[in-house]
Amino acid sequence: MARSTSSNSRSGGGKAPRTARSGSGGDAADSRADESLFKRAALAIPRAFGSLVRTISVGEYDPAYRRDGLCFFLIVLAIFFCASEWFRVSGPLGQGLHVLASSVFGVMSVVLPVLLVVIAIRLIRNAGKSSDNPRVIVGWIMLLWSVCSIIDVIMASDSRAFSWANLQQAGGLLGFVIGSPLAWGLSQTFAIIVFVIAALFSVLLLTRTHVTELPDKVASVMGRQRDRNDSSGESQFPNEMQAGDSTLAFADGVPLHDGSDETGDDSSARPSLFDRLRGLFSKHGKYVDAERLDRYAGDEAFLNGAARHGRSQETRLDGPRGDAYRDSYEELTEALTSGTFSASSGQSPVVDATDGRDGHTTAMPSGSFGAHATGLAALSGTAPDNAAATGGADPWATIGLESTEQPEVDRTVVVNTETGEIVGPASGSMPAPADGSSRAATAAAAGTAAAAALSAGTANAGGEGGTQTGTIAEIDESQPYRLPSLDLLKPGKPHAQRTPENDRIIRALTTTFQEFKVDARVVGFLRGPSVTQYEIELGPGVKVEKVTNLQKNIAYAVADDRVRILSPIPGKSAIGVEIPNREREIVQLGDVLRDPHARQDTNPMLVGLGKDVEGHVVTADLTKMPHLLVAGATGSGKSSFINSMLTSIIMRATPDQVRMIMVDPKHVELTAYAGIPHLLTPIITDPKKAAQALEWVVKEMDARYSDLEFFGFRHVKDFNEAVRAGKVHAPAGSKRKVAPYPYLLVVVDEMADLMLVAKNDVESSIQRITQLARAAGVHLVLATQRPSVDVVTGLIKANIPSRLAFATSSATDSRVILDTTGAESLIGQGDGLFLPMGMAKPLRVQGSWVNESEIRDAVEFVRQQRKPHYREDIEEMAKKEDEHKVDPTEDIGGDMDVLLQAAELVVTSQFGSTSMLQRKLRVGFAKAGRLMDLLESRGVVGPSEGSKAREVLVQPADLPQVLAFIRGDADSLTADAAAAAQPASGSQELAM
Ligand SMILES: Nc1ncnc2c1ncn2[C@@H]1O[C@H](COP(=O)(O)OP(=O)(O)OP(=O)(O)O)[C@@H](O)[C@H]1O
Repeated sequence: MARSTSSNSRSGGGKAPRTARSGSGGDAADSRADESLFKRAALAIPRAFGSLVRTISVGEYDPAYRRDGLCFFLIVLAIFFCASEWFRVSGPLGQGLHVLASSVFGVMSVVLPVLLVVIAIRLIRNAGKSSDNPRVIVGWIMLLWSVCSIIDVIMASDSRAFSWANLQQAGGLLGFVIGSPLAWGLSQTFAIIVFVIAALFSVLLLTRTHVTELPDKVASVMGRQRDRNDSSGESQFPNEMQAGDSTLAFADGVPLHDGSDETGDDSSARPSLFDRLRGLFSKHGKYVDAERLDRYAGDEAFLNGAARHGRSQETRLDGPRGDAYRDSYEELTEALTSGTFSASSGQSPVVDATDGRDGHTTAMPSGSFGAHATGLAALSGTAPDNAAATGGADPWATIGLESTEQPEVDRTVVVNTETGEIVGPASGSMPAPADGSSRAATAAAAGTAAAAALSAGTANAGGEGGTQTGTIAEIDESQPYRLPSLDLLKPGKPHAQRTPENDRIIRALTTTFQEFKVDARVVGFLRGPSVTQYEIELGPGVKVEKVTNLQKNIAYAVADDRVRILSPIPGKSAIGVEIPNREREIVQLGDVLRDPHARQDTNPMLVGLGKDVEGHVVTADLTKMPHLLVAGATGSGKSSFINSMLTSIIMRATPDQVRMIMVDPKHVELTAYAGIPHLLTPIITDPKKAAQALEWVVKEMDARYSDLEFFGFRHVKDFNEAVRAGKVHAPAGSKRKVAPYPYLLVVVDEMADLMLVAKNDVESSIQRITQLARAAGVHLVLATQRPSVDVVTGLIKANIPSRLAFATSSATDSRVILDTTGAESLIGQGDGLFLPMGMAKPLRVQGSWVNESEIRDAVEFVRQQRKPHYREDIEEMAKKEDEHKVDPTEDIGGDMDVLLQAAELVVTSQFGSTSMLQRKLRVGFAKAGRLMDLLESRGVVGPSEGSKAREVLVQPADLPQVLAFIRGDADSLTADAAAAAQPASGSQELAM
């Protein structure tokens, strides 16, 4: 059994070092026994002192502590010498130190405090093997020595005699050692030349400059000086792009760089004193113009974009295989055969087992299984923490998420609507609002900005779900932006570790194995929110296929056809049988986002995905996806996932951190998000405009790339971090201003509609975006209900590496999304298979759920703080495209009639053959080929497949619409799409 094996090996592993240490200790003792009495007596005191120091020292071998201690010591020494050399204190210690310092360094003793502080700072900032400390220290010593020697040559060598008083007034002993002898033996002048050369060499050493590099360095210093003097500033930066040429102008929140936004405050261009000081002390944090960052986005390797947190909530049924177990197993078998087994009889082998919080197996039932309880608890140990790194903290997250310690009590916050103040929890002076409005009140109250907005307006909390229905008079955007409180999201019901249903299934599985004479047994189970995974262990020499072949019999025995078998369970020598729970649990988004790991991770693009079969919280980092394809049949949970994703972002990211473009061809799925400040455009419902918006995204991405290239960064995250740290400034003389770029998330709720309207454009935009967008901070999430090859084309699949499949109607659809089967046996309603880039096998997750009133509360909270600032250039670009649009029938020319006939033939016969057109229309091969190409360009048939007939992409029922589309009278190819494109009655017009 995997766990017992690992725990055994753990204990084994635990012993090894101890043995090794005792061994070494023993060796030491032996070698001491060999020492002579005299040697032992001589070393007794140092050894005693050493062991005393070791017992009281913190971090005995920790080099960091040693380094810090040394730095501290050097700084204290610097203070001593500062007192003795600069202030000439009259105390005996001060006098003594002065005599010592001036005897060694002469007049140069005045620089001693500075030198000590410089060395201390250097040690703090640069540690480790590659710190270069030896080079720098040698350089300083050589420089000091040379200067002392020069002073000695000039001031003391004349007397030709040794005198302490003279030395103290000249270069000290350090200068005298070589200075005077060289002056006496050579001459003062030549001695000075030698020491000047030595000093220059030490400067080269300090600046890490090779002699051969000297000319270049001098030239570059002179060039910089010339640049500074050159006031014209023109043509210095040939790469620089001005406002209007699309660079930088695209990112919202980034002011135009034509100087129109110049406030005269160029503080961003120059580092503050504080920054410089911070740079001085931070490790590797030397202040540099533009380039150097402490961490780069690419520093951290990651395996995939998903992370699982928490411990598995496994219920173990028995101990490792062995005789004791055998007895119990046989007892169970006996009980089962004799019919005496009963789950409620107290003889159940199913243990009331796991303490869900720590993953320990706790109790065993009475009877023979009880004998294993203690040992088993010890063996099973603590479930391993499978959490994977999701990447480091994002420097963007200047706005703190809620503290982890924040108690999750009293969700009702009361606002004084007159003053706009938060009165406090329900116990305050204001009465608690009625139940239905409490969350809305929470939404309104969690930030002063929103509270102020509320008080100024006539916002009313009320109605179902407590949605704000009042008008907000003025939004004060100068107030700091506050993220919504996670308390807005409801907690879910407590998780049931084990139910009678689990017992029933274990009995059914055991009986099935017995009936088919397979030596296999259920050793434990993990009850997830929607599915339970039963862990099956095989007896020695039993083939895995013996169990997998029983899939249908198992389904029969448990009376559920949605059985999924995993062989093996990843990471375990066991087979997993996943069976849906009859009583499903809803995974609330609030619970996922409140998980301590999710709270600590400040990445604004983190999404609370749900929980896996083992009960781990699963989060996904959209920046690491870096693009995601979501597919599943209708009702499978796609829209719910998109809601959870968008709500996660609203709850965790400010509009400065994440901006979104939402495409909702169905008109109803994303309306709840209309008007949030994270939007770059109003929600797009027209598929054609969506295609144009994608083109805008391509331009935006190209513009970001130009900037990254210009400023020398590889990832927008690094660029942003550098901008925020004041390390990136526009070139001198330029009127540009740099500002961080927000992540850009494009969400398309139904891809099929876009592909119907402008397949080629959409495909080429997606291809371009997905190939480059990651470094530019642009991420796509594309959802579709129709995972067929004409929607999820090979091109799109090749460029979108991460997939999330909800239940599909067929194994073929599952293959289209995941390249493997499995999604067809999912149970719908948020049950999904998540395959992030880099993961070999999909992870089964129950998607998190957020209901409409929670979404509205969160949306209302952010809408009260900031207005959306839509990018007008997206609309302008769309308009321009419309103006330049060519006549859709232009390429048809005089062939309209024959093309309509060809379309009719192909659609009614559902046979896309060129030779059929040749025969039936009596046209030549070239013309028939041209007609087929025209049909392909209009999306009637698929691409050529060699000698095979082409796939027909529309149904005969849509023929009138197809003909109208070819004539240019209709906007879409199918009647469904046309109907969908009509705004739902009474719904808000959201198209751009
Ligand atoms: N994560 C979930 N937890 C619980 N129930 C869910 C979850 N996801 C979906 N459901 C249930 O399934 C229903 C359908 O989900 P959803 O609307 O997201 O499906 P869909 O795939 O978007 O369907 P369509 O393509 O028709 O819009 C929801 O109304 C809800 O009742």
